[in-house]
Amino acid sequence: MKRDERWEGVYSFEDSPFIMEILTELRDERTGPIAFRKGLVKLGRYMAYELTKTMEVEKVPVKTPLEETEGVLVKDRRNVVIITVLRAAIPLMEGLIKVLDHARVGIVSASRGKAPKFEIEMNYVKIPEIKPEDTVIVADPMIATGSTLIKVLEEVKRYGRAKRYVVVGVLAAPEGISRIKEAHPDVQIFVAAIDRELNEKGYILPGLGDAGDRAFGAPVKL
Ligand SMILES: O=P(O)(O)OC[C@H]1O[C@H](OP(=O)(O)OP(=O)(O)O)[C@H](O)[C@@H]1O
Ligand SMILES: O=c1cc[nH]c(=O)[nH]1
Ligand SMILES: [Mg+2]
Repeated sequence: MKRDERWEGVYSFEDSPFIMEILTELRDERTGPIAFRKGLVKLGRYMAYELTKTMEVEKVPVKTPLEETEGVLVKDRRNVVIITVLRAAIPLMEGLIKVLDHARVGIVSASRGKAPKFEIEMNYVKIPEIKPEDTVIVADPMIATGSTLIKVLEEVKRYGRAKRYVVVGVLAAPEGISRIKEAHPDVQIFVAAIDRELNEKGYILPGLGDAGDRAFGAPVKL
């Protein structure tokens, strides 16, 4: 895990060869939907494991069949809310929840409109109560302009004040990170990698294309 010096509380996993290998497969245009979804599940699992290293732990007594000794309990793992941003975060959440298995889960639909406005349509919101001891993890693989996450975080904050807000994604553009940190300075961002820039259509370069379409197929507009 590597802190990015351009912002406060922004981390990438560019120093993790295994996470980079999974990301390389996701970027590859030849990777089909089965391997793409599996890759997102894997990233979710390993990124959640890395995230536990930043969580509060407690020393606990444990009795082995032979004697009593000291063990560890990751306290924060018991108080997690994962917000899944449809569509592309579904496989990422599946991986996250393998490690964060106590998590309560919120589902939010967010669809980004076309350039240059990138209006966000958010019409399905199911979020559990958020408590002061909670770590809220908003899962969305792609942080491009940041518009989706700014809106989702605004909505999430209406459901109660948490101990900590974290975004877990796969790729981010610097523009999107700056916009999110401006609107929500209290949010930490963890992504596999931070890419170069956005193109005129708002796609991350070099990126991996449209994460939702690659995982589930391009939707038909009737
Ligand atoms: O940072 P932004 O510029 O807001 O863009 C990022 C959003 O775009 C993608 O969703 P999309 O709207 O394509 O929906 P989908 O997951 O259903 O494909 C992605 O999963 C993010 O939610
Ligand atoms: O590059 C991008 C930008 C937004 N959404 C995606 O799925 N990919
Ligand atoms: Mg999409």
